[in-house]
Amino acid sequence: MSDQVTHFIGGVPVAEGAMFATHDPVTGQPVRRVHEADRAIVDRAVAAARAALPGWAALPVAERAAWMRRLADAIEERFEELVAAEIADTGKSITQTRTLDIPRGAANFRSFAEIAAQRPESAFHLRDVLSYTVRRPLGVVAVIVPWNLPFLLATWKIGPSLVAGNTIVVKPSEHTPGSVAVLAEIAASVGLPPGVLNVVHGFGGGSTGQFLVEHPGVDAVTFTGESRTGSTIMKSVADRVKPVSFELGGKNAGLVFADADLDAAVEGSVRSVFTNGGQVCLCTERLYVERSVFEEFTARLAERAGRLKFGRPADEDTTMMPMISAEHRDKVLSYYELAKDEGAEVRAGGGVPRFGDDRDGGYYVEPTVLTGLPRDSRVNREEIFGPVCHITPFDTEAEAVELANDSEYGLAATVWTSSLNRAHRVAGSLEAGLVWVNTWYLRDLRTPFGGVKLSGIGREGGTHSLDFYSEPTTITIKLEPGHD
Ligand SMILES: NC(=O)c1ccc[n+]([C@@H]2O[C@H](COP(=O)([O-])OP(=O)(O)OC[C@H]3O[C@@H](n4cnc5c(N)ncnc54)[C@H](O)[C@@H]3O)[C@@H](O)[C@H]2O)c1
Ligand SMILES: O=C/C=C/C=C(\O)C(=O)O
Repeated sequence: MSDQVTHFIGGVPVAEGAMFATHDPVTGQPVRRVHEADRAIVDRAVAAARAALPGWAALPVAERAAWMRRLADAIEERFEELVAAEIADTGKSITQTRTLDIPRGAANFRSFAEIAAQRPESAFHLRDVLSYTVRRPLGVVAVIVPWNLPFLLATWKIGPSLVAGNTIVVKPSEHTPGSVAVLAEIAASVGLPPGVLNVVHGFGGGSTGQFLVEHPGVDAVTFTGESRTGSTIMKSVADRVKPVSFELGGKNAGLVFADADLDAAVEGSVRSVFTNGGQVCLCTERLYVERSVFEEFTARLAERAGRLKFGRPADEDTTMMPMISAEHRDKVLSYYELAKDEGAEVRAGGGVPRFGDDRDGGYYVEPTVLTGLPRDSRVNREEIFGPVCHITPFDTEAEAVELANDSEYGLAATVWTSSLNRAHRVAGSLEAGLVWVNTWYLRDLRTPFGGVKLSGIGREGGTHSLDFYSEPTTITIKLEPGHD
């Protein structure tokens, strides 16, 4: 793709609106020039989606599923181009981008094609009454997504919303427009009917995102991002009572019991704390470790944090990536300073790496392991969204569960134990939408995905997505025996 990013409306590129720049997180240098959609451009995108709605919604689901498979095939054909676009915007390592971000994009289309095409209809027959349900699409759906897993999270919502018969307007993050812009080109190249998938670029509040969610022609909003933004969007759609599906922030706990395989717990926690620079909503930021293994676990995690490799994205052994922006790096660093002010012991990291090359202009921070803070410290309560965790010792299982649940958030939790009883008991007691046992971020796309408390509203995944992206109408018929 070119370095200039345009909107995609009604099946064609639209190069209109003021321009803004994105920056390469590896060097801080400008990388793309992007058009910002004002109200008039958003209006055209919504109108294009509305015009395409009757035709798209009337297609048999098998035909929409076939379109999803064509998109997945085309993603695989342009795989390396998508990998390059994602890396240019985020500074992710090529190894992660090739194994997680882009393959999940294709899988998101394929799996929802399968699930939608195989979904049985439901009917209930009781003596002389027959009730059944028909599902209709919501209409025009606004898809608003963040910068941390740009392609994965956009396609996670685009696939099911389209296969359910909606037409959509997508707004990627202002930091990461590239891979969804390639998806728009792909949609045009496979001949997806114009207006079914539209993309507008721009910022959030006071800009494209807000114009889109408030637009009277938008029937529902699906959003992934910060809890505070979710709350703002909810207020702005309250008057029209639009359905919302929100995947929001987390302050996820990891529980390490003394009976765990400690090697697996350490390596698993390296993944769960530092993957994607800690910039995954599911990342662990609070670790609770049984006191008898606390010192060993902490020393080993700190040692592993110090060995993560700040390479270039193109180096296959790179394991640490930069923060998305200078602003976000400064936010993460402010928590490193706050931790020190609050009295933390810094067991690894705590600062900014120095390279002596152009990466010194990038947005890197050191992977950081902290101990010694009270549960009410801000570092233990607020989502940082960086490569950092705080580790607290515990003495009993009940205490560990109580500490883990002491959060305003409830997205994901991880439990490390070799006891089957304990695994089930603890997993069932955690206030989280997702609990992983002896693993982290192992996904089955059919399962419900989402959070409790400040971490979200609703669940997506499998039939849960299809339920959100459609409305049931229940039809009840009184059957008169013996009559025509
Ligand atoms: N639960 C999940 O599945 C999940 C997944 C990824 C990220 N997240 C969360 O996302 C956050 C990081 O992403 P971010 O910084 O891009 O989030 P963000 O909330 O700042 O922005 C997300 C998107 O919303 C848009 N936006 C912002 N204000 C808006 C408004 N008033 N109206 C409409 N749109 C608006 C932005 O432009 C962007 O496209 C973290 O809190 C993280 O935990 C959650
Ligand atoms: O940053 C948050 C990650 C969310 C992941 C998913 O939505 C997914 O794997 O489907």
